[in-house]
Amino acid sequence: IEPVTTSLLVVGTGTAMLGRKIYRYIYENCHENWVNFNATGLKYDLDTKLYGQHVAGQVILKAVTGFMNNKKPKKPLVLSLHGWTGTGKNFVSQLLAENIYVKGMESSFVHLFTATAHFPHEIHIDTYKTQLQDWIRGNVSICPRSMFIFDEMDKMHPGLIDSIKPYLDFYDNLNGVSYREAIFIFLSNAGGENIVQVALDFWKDGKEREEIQLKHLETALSLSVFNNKNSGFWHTSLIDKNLVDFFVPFLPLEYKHIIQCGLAEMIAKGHSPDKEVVEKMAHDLNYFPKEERVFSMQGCKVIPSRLDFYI
Ligand SMILES: Nc1ncnc2c1ncn2[C@@H]1O[C@H](COP(=O)(O)OP(=O)(O)OP(=O)(O)O)[C@@H](O)[C@H]1O
Repeated sequence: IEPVTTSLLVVGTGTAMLGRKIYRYIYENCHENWVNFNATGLKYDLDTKLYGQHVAGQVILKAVTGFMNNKKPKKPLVLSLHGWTGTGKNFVSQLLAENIYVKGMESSFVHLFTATAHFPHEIHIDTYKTQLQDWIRGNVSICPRSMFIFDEMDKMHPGLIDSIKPYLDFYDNLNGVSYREAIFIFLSNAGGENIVQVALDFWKDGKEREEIQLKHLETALSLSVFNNKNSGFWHTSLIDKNLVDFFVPFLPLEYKHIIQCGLAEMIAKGHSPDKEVVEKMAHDLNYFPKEERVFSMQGCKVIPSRLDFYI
């Protein structure tokens, strides 16, 4: 080849490479510019933004950091988050997404399914199964580090849970696709009442909430999740086959956590935090048990809408 042709070739290749670099920079893809685990960021977020969930925070940080640092995981990470409504299960999933994907929940590698919204009709179960399997397979082929969040897992048809089982297992690959880098998160209220009972017993005994450890909640969780015929899990072999790596309990939130959520929400809405306003709002919320008024009925869930009436 003539020297001129060679240099044209070099320039051409260089331009193509630069073009690809710019493209990768602008458009989300599975490269580390866009998909990169930030362990320090996750720890910081769990420590400062998640209130009243010391057990869940610790379990999640350990589980996720261990998994992400493992170059050769043997199976995908499967977390099952349990607890009363509005206690931070969706919120934690969001924090996780934000510390793995630059675009957080907006990332095209994060997939959120809600049982009642995405799979509402039992008669279509076979169609849902095929669609869900195709979706998981297709997306993990595009990006092995994909995240799938299943909300309202306790309302999901057992057959549908069964259909995702192969993807959670220890297979090297299924039809040429490896699922070992993927993350599956199941959210449910199953076990919530038993977790509340443990927290209430601690409170009644005058013990600090922070003394509650995972071991205190494990029995509560296993009794309700494993033995409850309606909890979805019961019907499947997810548990028998040890496909869930961590069961994560979320404690019911107390008045002081509602205050923390309220102050954070005021800042998020662009106001300067005003304790008096937040206390007024927190006071008007419902708490249970009726007499003792220890735990917030709706957790922190209604705060964004309620706060508007008090500002
Ligand atoms: N422990 C918490 N710490 C900080 N903020 C919280 C916490 N729990 C809830 N929140 C706030 O309340 C909102 C609603 O909570 P979230 O959706 O995470 O509840 P959930 O446990 O998933 O409830 P559900 O079981 O009803 O789906 C969150 O977006 C977050 O702003």
